[in-house]
Amino acid sequence: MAPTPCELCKTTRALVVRPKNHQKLCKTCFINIFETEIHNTITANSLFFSGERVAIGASGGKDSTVLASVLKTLNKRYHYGLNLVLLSIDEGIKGYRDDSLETVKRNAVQYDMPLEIVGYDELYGWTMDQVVEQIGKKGNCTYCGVFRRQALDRGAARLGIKHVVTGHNADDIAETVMMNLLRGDLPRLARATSIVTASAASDIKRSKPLKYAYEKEIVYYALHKGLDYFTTECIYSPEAFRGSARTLIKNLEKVRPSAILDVVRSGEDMARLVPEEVSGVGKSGKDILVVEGEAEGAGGCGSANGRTSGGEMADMEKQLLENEKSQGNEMEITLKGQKHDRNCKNLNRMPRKLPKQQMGKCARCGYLSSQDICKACMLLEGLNKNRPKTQIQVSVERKTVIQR
Ligand SMILES: Nc1ncnc2c1ncn2[C@@H]1O[C@H](COP(=O)(O)OP(=O)(O)OP(=O)(O)O)[C@@H](O)[C@H]1O
Repeated sequence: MAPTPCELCKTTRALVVRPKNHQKLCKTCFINIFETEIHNTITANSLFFSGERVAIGASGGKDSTVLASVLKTLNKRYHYGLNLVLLSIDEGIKGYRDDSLETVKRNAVQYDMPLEIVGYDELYGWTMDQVVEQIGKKGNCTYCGVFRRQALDRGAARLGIKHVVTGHNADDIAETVMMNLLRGDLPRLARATSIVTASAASDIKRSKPLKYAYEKEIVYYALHKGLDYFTTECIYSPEAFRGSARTLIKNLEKVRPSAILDVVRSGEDMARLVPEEVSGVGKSGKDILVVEGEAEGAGGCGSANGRTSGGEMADMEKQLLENEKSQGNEMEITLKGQKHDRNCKNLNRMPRKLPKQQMGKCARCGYLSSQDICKACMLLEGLNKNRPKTQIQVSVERKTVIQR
């Protein structure tokens, strides 16, 4: 059978079938169209300004590695005038983050970008390995998510940078839309769909340039460009609910390739129906206020754990079994004034209003916070209570480190 020609250039042999629309493309046209779409997202949402210093949240995984590579290419091609820096958070997970950080160090050389690494142990006096040793796996993603959000802010502040970009992709957003729809949490759904997020607790904004990029296309891009990235998944168990939402989205994608983008777009449409004072999302739908301590727009730790690859029922059954096993690890963050019954049904029938947030300082660590005590300090309080007395000293020293 004659090779299929690329649907765009019509000359070279097609090597990639685009997951989102089944278009058959050659390698060069695929790379080109992928980059152009990210460029269109950046310009349509005016994500950057010339001369801006931007920190790329770099975990060494495929998403942030592709983000760094594409931003470097586009910055040069379209003269964005950005000053790009890699910012990595070392959560202190042996056999996972220590290895992925080696990849980021190589990326820093490959992309010729400065790299800043900020560790949980230095900021909080705890590594995630120690947290899990203390509390077990239940709720560990919540600790990690709250700590990481603040750590990225602190790392950026240390660099004098006011904009952090992350590698959250369309699949991540679709999962979060689905999770919040199933939870009946429209305000959080609205916040999760926004491409730019800002928090009253910080003057550092976040954005997601890969918001409309399919995870599979990100993997194809990384493979065809020969990018150096880390594939091992976090060793701590996934959140069961996110895993189930992920399985659902992947299965929908199999029967309807556009499902991922459709869910993202539906999420954006639903966000527009939620009053501003309830969602925190501004009129443009771009700028949003993140409730302090609320997990990143795309949700929780968002680790790749729980992802499925194949389309078979066996895969799904295996996934469901894993989700069932990890149910004990689930921990819901309930905001002040929100009531749930034992079956996790929200008892507040009326949409709650976001409490007005005012920037202040955490009385304990001195870092920017909209609460008297920041969320990270509240979590640390619980951890430190049960820590042997000789080690509590670290939390006192933390105040000195943070105020430096
Ligand atoms: N340890 C970290 N240091 C810096 N940024 C991080 C870190 N962990 C996550 N991020 C940022 O948050 C994004 C989403 O993280 P998530 O945990 O969902 O990983 P992921 O979807 O597997 O992404 P990746 O493939 O980049 O690891 C990442 O793409 C990255 O930009």
